[in-house]
Amino acid sequence: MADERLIAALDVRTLSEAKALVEKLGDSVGFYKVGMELFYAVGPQIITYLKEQNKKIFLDLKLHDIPNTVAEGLVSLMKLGVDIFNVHASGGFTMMQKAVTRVHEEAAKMGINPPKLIAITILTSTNDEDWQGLGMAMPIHEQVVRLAKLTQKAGLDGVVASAREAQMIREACGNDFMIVTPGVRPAGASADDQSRITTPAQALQNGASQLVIGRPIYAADNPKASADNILEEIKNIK
Ligand SMILES: O=C(O)c1cc(=O)[nH]c(=O)n1[C@@H]1O[C@H](COP(=O)(O)O)[C@@H](O)[C@H]1O
Repeated sequence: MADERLIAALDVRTLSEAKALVEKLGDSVGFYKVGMELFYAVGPQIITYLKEQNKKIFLDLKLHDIPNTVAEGLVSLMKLGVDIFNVHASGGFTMMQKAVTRVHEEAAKMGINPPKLIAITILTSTNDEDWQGLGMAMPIHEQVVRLAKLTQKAGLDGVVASAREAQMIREACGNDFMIVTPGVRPAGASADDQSRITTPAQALQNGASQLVIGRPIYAADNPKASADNILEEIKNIK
């Protein structure tokens, strides 16, 4: 079975490109992230396709709105049968609590296990300059830990954060909390627009539960070889 700690981002715009990538990656990747670029372009058919291929799915639409709109939006998405979906923690405690309550209520009605609901803390692309430009005085890592604690208090399953903050989140939120980390780059790979990056091995050693990796895999000359190298790097890390 594929190592489900690796979530490959399907950041392409057409169904045919997505299918070609999933075929190329074959048994190496069992968990995919579908984000705005692909879902806005092709809609639920990508979810149907991935389910037919027995792949797990993180639907990354980063909901951020008033509590009722987020909660009902998530309920609409539940019909797709994804494994993980997400909201922005900066939507606040009331929004997150309402979201998780509605998701659990609806799952009970549907007779299913609720999908994991996680919250974005501070985007991994945010650097100190962007952060200060928003008028934020506290260091990024302190705000990430604060949002992680708030997310846990609201009853969600975990957070999305940079692996640079994973150790502090683990200490604050314990072992039974998902820490999903994008902004992961194998040594020597281009950072692209990411700011707070680590290698795959460092991310897991810092306490990440799952790694989201896009361009280092899908933009590689040989995506499968790239995924296999990442899997080799992490295989002995518990
Ligand atoms: O929610 C996310 O998945 C996410 C949160 C975040 O803070 N940073 C971040 O990069 N992501 C997503 O993770 C993926 C990272 O892609 P690469 O930078 O190409 O590896 C993209 O699809 C982003 O939308």
